[in-house]
Amino acid sequence: MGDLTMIETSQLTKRYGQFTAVDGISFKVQPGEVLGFLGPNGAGKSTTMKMIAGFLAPTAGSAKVCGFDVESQPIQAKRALGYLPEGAPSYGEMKPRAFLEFVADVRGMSGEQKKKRIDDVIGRLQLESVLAQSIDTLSKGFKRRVGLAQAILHDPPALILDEPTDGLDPNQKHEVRALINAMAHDKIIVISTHILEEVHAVCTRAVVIAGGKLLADATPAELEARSRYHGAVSLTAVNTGAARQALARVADIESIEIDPQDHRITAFPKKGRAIFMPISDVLKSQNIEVSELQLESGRLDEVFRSITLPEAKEASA
Ligand SMILES: Nc1ncnc2c1ncn2[C@@H]1O[C@H](COP(=O)(O)OP(=O)(O)OP(=O)(O)O)[C@@H](O)[C@H]1O
Repeated sequence: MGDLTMIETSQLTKRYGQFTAVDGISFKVQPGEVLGFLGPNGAGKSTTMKMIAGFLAPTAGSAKVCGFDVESQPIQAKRALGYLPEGAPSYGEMKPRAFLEFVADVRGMSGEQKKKRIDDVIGRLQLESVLAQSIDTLSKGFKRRVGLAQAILHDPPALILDEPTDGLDPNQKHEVRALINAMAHDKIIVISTHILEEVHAVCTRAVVIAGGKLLADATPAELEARSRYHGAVSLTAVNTGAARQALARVADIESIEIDPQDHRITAFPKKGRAIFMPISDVLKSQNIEVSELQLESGRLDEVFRSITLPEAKEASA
């Protein structure tokens, strides 16, 4: 039967004719975890999410939500799950409250409980100001919020959110991320995103997929540690030439790069060496004035590229 508290996929596969959109993906997500689904356009993120949500039948493999197989126990699996599909909610001619009432009816809610839940999600997603408008006429951000409201309406233990912050402005992105973080402690959450900063902001773990295959499953910190920038030191000096000369005294520096645009210097350590303190000491002793000095944890965008573009692989090796 599987674990009652997890989302679990096992060799989940979707083929369209000869084309394999999702190729044997297996992972587990537990309560308290926010799993970020990362991948370039067409990687198979939405297809995987639709299969977990029971909207698309797998060609092979299986998915379970809280112990319920999405194909053989679809009603129980759907009850345990909230799903935010890509794009805008259907039923665009409805106003938000009527839409949420409809979703509540489908979910089998009634009476006081139904009213309470609808009022709760309207408050949480701050939909009060748009209740008089039909969904079609709402801004992209408000459409997304209506979609999120329907996903969390029945307070499910598991949530699948397909690009939850897509189309939102920076303030709305911040609000939705705060909402996800607030729900994260007792729910199982899977989100897909192209936005790497989102991984930092909300995800405890990230799965990278490309070409339908799972290429990495790690914490954001573990992914960053794969970056060639992990442990590098970046600085901006008033006199770049003088700083460069001073850095030549640090034996554990392997190489130095200077950004042609902003003259920011990045020093890379020899394998296994720590260079922040030696650099800081030498800058001080040589009286080099710096406006910024930073130990790099690693750059997710570079790791993402090296994982998803085969020709960039050597950069992460
Ligand atoms: N019904 C279909 N028939 C044929 N191919 C499909 C079908 N649906 C999706 N695909 C293909 O499957 C692949 C995976 O699509 P999917 O939408 O899952 O990617 P994604 O990672 O969500 O991309 P995006 O970030 O652009 O949303 C794409 O190449 C897509 O064109």
